[in-house]
Amino acid sequence: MKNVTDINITSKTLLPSPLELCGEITKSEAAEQFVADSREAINRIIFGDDRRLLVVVGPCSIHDLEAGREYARKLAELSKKVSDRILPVMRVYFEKPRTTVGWKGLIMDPKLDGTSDIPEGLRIARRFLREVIEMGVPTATELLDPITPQYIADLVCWSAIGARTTESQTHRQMASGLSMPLGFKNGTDGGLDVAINAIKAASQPQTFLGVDNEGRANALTTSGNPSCHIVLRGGSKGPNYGADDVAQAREQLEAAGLTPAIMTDCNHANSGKDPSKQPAIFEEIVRQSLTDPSVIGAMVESNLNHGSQTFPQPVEDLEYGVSITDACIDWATTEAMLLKAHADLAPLFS
Ligand SMILES: O=C[C@H](O)[C@H](O)COP(=O)(O)O
Ligand SMILES: C=C(OP(=O)(O)O)C(=O)O
Repeated sequence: MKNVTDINITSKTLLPSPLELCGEITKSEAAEQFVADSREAINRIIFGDDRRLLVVVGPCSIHDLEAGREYARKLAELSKKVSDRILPVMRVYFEKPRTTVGWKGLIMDPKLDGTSDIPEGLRIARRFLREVIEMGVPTATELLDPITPQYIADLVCWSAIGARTTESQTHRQMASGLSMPLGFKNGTDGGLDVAINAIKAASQPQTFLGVDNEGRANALTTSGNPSCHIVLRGGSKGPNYGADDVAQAREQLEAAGLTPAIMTDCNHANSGKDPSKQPAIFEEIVRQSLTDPSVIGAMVESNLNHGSQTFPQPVEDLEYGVSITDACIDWATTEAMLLKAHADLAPLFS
């Protein structure tokens, strides 16, 4: 008899349940309050009750915890100088969607060597998010695998659904049950409709299959997430950060009866993955936000040092503070950009 089951499964590793992992890596009441307050602050920006610019800024992916910590400490200091006009939220990205194949982030492969120790990846991610929160820096991440949120979402202040998954029903359903504000990227082709449809779907109640905090499969019913917005990231036909593109996005959101809240991504297809273009794109977003309240924020890919490095290669040969996924701007450029934006945003707060 031919075997018809699990033909392509080559190994299985039992994960700790979310309850076990969250019980092992607990959060303080102060951390819980910080997450709640940060989500509320982001919501106020999305709904136009706060004109500060929401800036999701940080590495394309976290692969070296020490470099991630150094980045978070720097952002905590900079935030103190700009927080009356800008709300910086750190990109703490542990799951990377790939166009074909490649390293899928620290949760999936924490040792960076293809051994895919996911239980350890989940522990590292949870501990690191807690550290960033304890430094007083709000956290942002992309949620990719629909089981991951049970392990880390209580330490995430804002999340993204990426361009490759915005059209996925699984991710829209997941988003409808998430507790934090969330941005849907436009499609990789630049199409806005997939993101607008995603916001509609995620804001509605949904019933779908998921796991509870004991790791058991459940049929989950959600109330819908009211705090979703679009993220313009450009597409295969070119960038979409210009005033005309933003006006078109605003019109489409309004026609769909959705809150016209737009964040623009300075990297990805808006920069053609050339990080040196990010400062000019960021300046344009700041300029737009002075006259257009629907421009709520920007995303910036930034690391301690400029560019990216070839990966895979032996971990000990990696250059400190340099991205192993998309190329980033360096810290000095990031700091200068945010301080300039702080000055440029003054008219909104006078
Ligand atoms: O943000 C990172 C990348 O743009 C995304 O993960 C896709 O990367 P890839 O096209 O190199 O696979
Ligand atoms: C993968 C990302 O972006 P996108 O989904 O826009 O490609 C990202 O922001 O890390």
